[in-house]
Amino acid sequence: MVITNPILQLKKVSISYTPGKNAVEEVSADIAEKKITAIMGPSGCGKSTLLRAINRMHELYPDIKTTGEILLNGKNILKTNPMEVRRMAGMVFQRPNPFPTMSIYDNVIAGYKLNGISLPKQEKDQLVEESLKNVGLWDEVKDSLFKKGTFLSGGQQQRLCIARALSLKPKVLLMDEPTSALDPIATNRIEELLLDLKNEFTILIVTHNMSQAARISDYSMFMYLGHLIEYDETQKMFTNPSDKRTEEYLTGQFG
Ligand SMILES: Nc1ncnc2c1ncn2[C@@H]1O[C@H](COP(=O)(O)OP(=O)(O)OP(=O)(O)O)[C@@H](O)[C@H]1O
Repeated sequence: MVITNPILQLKKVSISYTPGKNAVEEVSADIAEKKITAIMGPSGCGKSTLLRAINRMHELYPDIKTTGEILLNGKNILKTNPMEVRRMAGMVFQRPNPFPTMSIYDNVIAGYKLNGISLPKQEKDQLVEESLKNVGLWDEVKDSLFKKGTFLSGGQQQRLCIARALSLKPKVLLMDEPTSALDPIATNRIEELLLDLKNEFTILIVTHNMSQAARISDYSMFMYLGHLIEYDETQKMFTNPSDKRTEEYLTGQFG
């Protein structure tokens, strides 16, 4: 499969937590712009490890080694200022994690504060409104912007966290099982939101939920024991996988 004009390129990316033992082994893949790409695979196969490398979260731990190249818009992010990388590659985690001491308003623009960027009030107001509208939360919270983010429901909190990532206008949105802590209704809303967001953003999502990957992703990766076993259009992978291990995983024979 050839991805034309990829926004993100992984080139022989290996990541180790302990010397001599790679949790991710020479993964190469081109990621399509303004599409949803799902990363699947059994527990411990390296999905989260790979995702975290893309916004240089491993940097925070000196023992973790990343080799190879990760190009975002052609620029190697492993050689770019980590703060800049984190602006370009926003991250959303499994459990909604709004900053507990901050209001909804401050949560949305928290990335600017953390990056030491101060904005005029009017610009902040606009950004908060636009980001909350982007995630379909504006009407629900516009009268309680100065209440704590943690007062919202789980699904609303997760949409707030997505708004926080989007406010920095990232090139890529990295999502690590963003619906696994949510009920089916909240999950459904997030899935609809992601389909909407891909008009503007590129989304890379780790999911354990195969039917979710089938429902929302354009492309899918299957990882096993740190290796990228198969990467293809989602429809092709789900109907006619090339590798026996992918087929066994998709048919519930392991994982
Ligand atoms: N902080 C860490 N220190 C040492 N080893 C780690 C650390 N985090 C993950 N690993 C190891 O790296 C490998 C890949 O783990 P990773 O969490 O990336 O897998 P995963 O596919 O995302 O799993 P899951 O689906 O369970 O979240 C595993 O063998 C795991 O034990």
